[in-house]
Amino acid sequence: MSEAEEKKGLFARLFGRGGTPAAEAGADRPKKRSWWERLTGGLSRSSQAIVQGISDLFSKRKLDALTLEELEDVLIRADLGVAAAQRIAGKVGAARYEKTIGPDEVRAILAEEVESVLEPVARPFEIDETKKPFIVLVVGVNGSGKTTTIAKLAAKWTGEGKKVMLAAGDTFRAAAVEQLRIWGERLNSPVCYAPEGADAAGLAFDAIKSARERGSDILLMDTAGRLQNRTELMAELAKIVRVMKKAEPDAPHAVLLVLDATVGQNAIAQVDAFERTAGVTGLVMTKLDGTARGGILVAIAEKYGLPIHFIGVGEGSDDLEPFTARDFARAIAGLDSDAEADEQNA
Ligand SMILES: Nc1nc2c(ncn2[C@@H]2O[C@H](COP(=O)(O)OP(=O)(O)OP(=O)(O)O)[C@@H](O)[C@H]2O)c(=O)[nH]1
Repeated sequence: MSEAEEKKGLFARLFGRGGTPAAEAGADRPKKRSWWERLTGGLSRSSQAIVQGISDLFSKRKLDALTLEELEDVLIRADLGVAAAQRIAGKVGAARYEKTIGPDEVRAILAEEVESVLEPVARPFEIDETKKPFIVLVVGVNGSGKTTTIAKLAAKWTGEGKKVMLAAGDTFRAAAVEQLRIWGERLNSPVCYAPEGADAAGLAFDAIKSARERGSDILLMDTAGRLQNRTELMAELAKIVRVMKKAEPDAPHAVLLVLDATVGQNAIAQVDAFERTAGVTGLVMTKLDGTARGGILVAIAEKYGLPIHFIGVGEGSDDLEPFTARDFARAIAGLDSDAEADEQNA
């Protein structure tokens, strides 16, 4: 596939057939699914693994130590982390030891516990309007979904009437710069870029100046993907942050770490390294639709307490949504949404 075709495909996935948010809203498109439908659809691989595991364990047997151990295994396999898995199994045990307990009751306990871990970290992304431009640095390993997330956020914020500027800080990859330039064109947002191989820190400095001169509300800065164990690349990221501060002392105002949910426990090492180097202020978890290990969000929330702002459950422009603990907890436990549950109880 040529690069042009590849790009066309990416736009079609992100913005619908016509390649723009407006085209996506066109009359010939099928009816849009609600966020709950997209969330449960996206999380279906994770929830099916958990729901099936729980159904297999709790259909007939009396609750004993072995069943609880097996429950822990199901939850650990879904990447919830050992601590959360043990606590949830403990709660199930406390509720019904040596009695029978149905899968629905176990799933309700699971949802409650997951919600209580996620609630403190599910925080909306706040743009401080006194900072103009509000500078957002986007970091992460290769292919985690940084550029796609930037495009989705830029589409969302320009749609809200904000003036967004993009900075193509992935100066290693000409295709990444091109990708962002095209998105800028489609969204009518200026894009700051430099020739391939240029110093990314220098570009960051220029982008801040330029965004200020243009009166942009938000500057969204892409960076090259870097593996967290590549010391020289992490040093380059630290330099980008240092140089940004020369242009604007309290920049970056937000540092979003984009994590690919499909990597499971490796995401923990990524949070560690990027936190140390760039002072991550919040997380975006992408590709929850491509994994049965969506529980990793729980493990990360428990270990770091960092805000989770958005989750991605698909490649479409509206497949990135603010993160809400209750919806996520109910979806991953295979329960109905609150609205559906209310309807059934009415
Ligand atoms: N299924 C799915 N795919 C996603 C999601 N977010 C991003 N992707 C896909 O992941 C791939 C990589 O995304 P990019 O945005 O190019 O990733 P990147 O982090 O900018 O990559 P580098 O510049 O190489 O570091 C693309 O094919 C995206 O369409 C998501 O939430 N779900």
